[in-house]
Order: sequence, then structure tokens, then C-alpha cells
Amino acid sequence: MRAACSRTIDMAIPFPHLLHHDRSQPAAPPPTCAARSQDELKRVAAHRAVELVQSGMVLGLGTGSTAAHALDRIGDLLRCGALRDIVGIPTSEWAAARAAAAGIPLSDLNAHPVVDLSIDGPTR
Ligand SMILES: O=C[C@H](O)[C@H](O)[C@H](O)COP(=O)(O)O
Repeated sequence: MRAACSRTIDMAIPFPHLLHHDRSQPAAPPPTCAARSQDELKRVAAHRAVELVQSGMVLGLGTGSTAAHALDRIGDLLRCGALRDIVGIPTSEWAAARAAAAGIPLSDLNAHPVVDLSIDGPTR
């Protein structure tokens, strides 16, 4: 079955240092490779995508090292009560295991054929 997705977020962010830039101040210089590892950039992108998640959403849960940060963040937000009533539709067995470990309730497209938002790595 094909899911209807209202929004899909591509987590590739070309200028992550501008994500939270206060426009009344001069922009900070781009971080050097030494200052920000690839994994840290993936974490920033994932957390930025998770900012779009709202309580009650059905989420497509992606696979990979970027998605891992998103799954962990969603789990943290569920635990602290900032998010509730989330249902995750994993895209792989890996995503199912990682999401379950993060405490995200899981379902499938038969039970939830309409996905509100999908979060995956930069290749999707
Ligand atoms: O099939 C590809 C996956 O869905 C991810 O988009 C891809 O593996 C990206 O992974 P990573 O975040 O580890 O670069």
C-alpha cells in the first residue's frame, strides 16, 4: 500500500550555521570541518526536522545515521512530555528496533495509511 504523505522533510541542510541565526546580528562564519563533525551536522539536521513534529502525528521513520538522531530526539521528547500520541511507521527492521528502543509507539500502513510527516536521511 502506498502512503499519502502531506510533508516529507529532506534533512540535507547546506548552511547549518544559519539555522538559528538572529538576523539583527552579523552572521557567524561557517564552522570549520574541525569544529563540526559530520555526525554533529546530522544531529543538527535531525533535530531541526523533529521541530516540525507535532503531537498526534503519524510519522514515517527513516533509516540510517541521520534518522537515528531523529528517532532518539523524538523518544526524548515523548519521555519529557513535549510530544504525545505519536505513531511511528518504520521504513526498515533497523528503524523499528531503533524506534522501539527510543520508546516510540509503532504501527504500520495498514493501520495508519496516511502519514503526516516522514523523516529520513539526505538520500531520500
Ligand atoms: O536508503 C537510504 C536511507 O533511507 C537513508 O536515507 C540513507 O541511508 C542515509 O543515511 P545516513 O543518514 O546514514 O547518511
